[in-house]
Amino acid sequence: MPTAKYFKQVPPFPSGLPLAPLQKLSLKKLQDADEQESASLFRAAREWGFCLIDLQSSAQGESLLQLAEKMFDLTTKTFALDYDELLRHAYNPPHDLTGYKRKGVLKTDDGKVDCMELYTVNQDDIVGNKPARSNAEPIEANRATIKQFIEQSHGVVDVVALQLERQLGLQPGAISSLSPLHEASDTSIRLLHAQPQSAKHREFITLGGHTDIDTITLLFNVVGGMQILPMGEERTGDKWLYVQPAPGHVIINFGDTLVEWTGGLLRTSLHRVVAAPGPQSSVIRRSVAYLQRPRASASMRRLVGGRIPLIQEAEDDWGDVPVDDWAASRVRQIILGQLKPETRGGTARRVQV
Ligand SMILES: O=C(O)CCC(=O)C(=O)O
Ligand SMILES: [Fe+2]
Repeated sequence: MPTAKYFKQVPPFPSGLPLAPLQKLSLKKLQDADEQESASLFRAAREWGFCLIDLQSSAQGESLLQLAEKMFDLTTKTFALDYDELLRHAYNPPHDLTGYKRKGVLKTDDGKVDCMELYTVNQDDIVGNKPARSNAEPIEANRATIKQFIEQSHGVVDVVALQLERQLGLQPGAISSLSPLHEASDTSIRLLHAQPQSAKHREFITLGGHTDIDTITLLFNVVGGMQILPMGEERTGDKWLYVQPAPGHVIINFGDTLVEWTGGLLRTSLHRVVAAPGPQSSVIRRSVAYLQRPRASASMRRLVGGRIPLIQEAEDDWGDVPVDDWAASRVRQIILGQLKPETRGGTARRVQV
């Protein structure tokens, strides 16, 4: 999340809401390979598939925080463009999610449609792995900043991955080497934007329940509204728990790909965005995400080694299916309603809250 400066510009997150009891870990301690912090990260990845990481008191973290603020400013500028101009950069699902997604095109669990605008920028485009695309003007004008944001985000994901590798008993780099910065992948930056909610829209789901398809997501938000569904609960019920944004922290979210690679040791959790709570619903809600995907040539095959369970004969394995084919078929199945994303992998909470 950006620093306190951005939090002071919006009404406070209200008290008394049901909160997800997510761990707050320290980037500095993870960089120092602190034994306890590393074990806590692994527990969070297994029990919730989510945690918060304090980026302060680490030079790398502070640098990412400053860049995240610039990305919030970029979000403001991008969604201030004329609607027609945004539509000129419309995305083209399921194969190409780059560009602008208008609100109202995704079904939500309450039988309505989403009200979140997205603008997706491709890592390959910005770092030069592929020929440059033509993006909306504010994106083009800020290529250098976006590149720095990507580099710092990639670095922080590597710190997290190294501790996961250690806890899983894998060689250092077993996970991170599958997502190198300078090889083609579907890694992206997503800018998200939701209008203030009028009183009659307060019950609306802004972005429906989903799991992230990627390996690891870094998510920055200031205004609340994101919720996680605890394991075993019904998505249509009222058991969703809010994630309270914290200044100086980033939300980490483990995605479907890591669950496949680890044979279900790690967890991917259903999450969604609803109208911002209480007085926060009167302001625009912005978020910024870095969604890391493996290099295009990687496969969905389960990793071998350490604590990762061996594939049993009766079990399905993705074998050599390339990550992008797997992801595209998953997106297609979700759009057609043949597949409902669900919380998968990991373990039940040890402590009831
Ligand atoms: O805006 C948010 O807080 C969550 C966004 C999200 O889950 C996503 O972009 O995948
Ligand atoms: Fe998500």
